[in-house]
Amino acid sequence: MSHPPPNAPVLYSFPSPEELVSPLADFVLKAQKESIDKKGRFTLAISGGSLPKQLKGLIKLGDAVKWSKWQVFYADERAVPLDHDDSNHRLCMAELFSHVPIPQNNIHAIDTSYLDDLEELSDAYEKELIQEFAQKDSARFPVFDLILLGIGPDGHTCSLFPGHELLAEEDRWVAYIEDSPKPPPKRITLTYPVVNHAMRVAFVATGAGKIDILPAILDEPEKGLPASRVKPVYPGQVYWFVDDAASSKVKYPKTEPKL
Ligand SMILES: O=C1O[C@H](COP(=O)(O)O)[C@@H](O)[C@H](O)[C@H]1O
Repeated sequence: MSHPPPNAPVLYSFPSPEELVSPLADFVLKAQKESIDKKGRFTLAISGGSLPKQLKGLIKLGDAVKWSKWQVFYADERAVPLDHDDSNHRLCMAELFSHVPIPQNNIHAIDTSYLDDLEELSDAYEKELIQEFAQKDSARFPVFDLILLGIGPDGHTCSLFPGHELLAEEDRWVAYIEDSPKPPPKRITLTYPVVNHAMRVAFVATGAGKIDILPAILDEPEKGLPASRVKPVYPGQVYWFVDDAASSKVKYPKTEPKL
């Protein structure tokens, strides 16, 4: 008989998106505390899309959040100016970071002087990661304390899309895509070697728009959808924060949230 791996995904489902906000903030806070207690800093990568607004619970936590210890990177970013409507940075600033006392230098946005050359853009972002991680840790790949991800209705996560050659990237920390099936077409993204070395990855997915893709990801991982391939090396752990509208067709066992 085969046993689930010790770090099998943990699935939390909440009655509504609003009821997920506070437990998600508490989860981030716990990850922050463990990381700062151990290493004096908290490294986080964050997605765009519907995720940033689910992080508003952090705004209410006041002094408990040690913003000066956070180092924030983007799990993926669109190759657009930072004030563009499609920018994940703009969205995260609007929904979260402009409301809290985080030092601007701790938020690592893309270098928009390279927008016309995606190879340069992704190389520059990889160097930004190297500066944060390689000098402090000695691992081959950066070990984020937490990566917060969304999923698309096609099962993509970061800017890793079904069937795309980037799914096979084994070496680079940051890669680029010029043919994203979801607009805008030009983006950069963290790669699996980075995502799969994180200490914790938390997916956040809400709403009926995710109802058919969640069972495909969680119940049929053999399909190899991009989100199913997120499997951090032990002791890294994947968590899912979803609402009942998104998870109603999922057979994968739900865990009672005791965060
Ligand atoms: O294009 C993107 O899509 C995904 C999912 O977005 P959502 O709006 O369906 O939550 C997002 O996680 C990613 O960062 C973004 O670039």
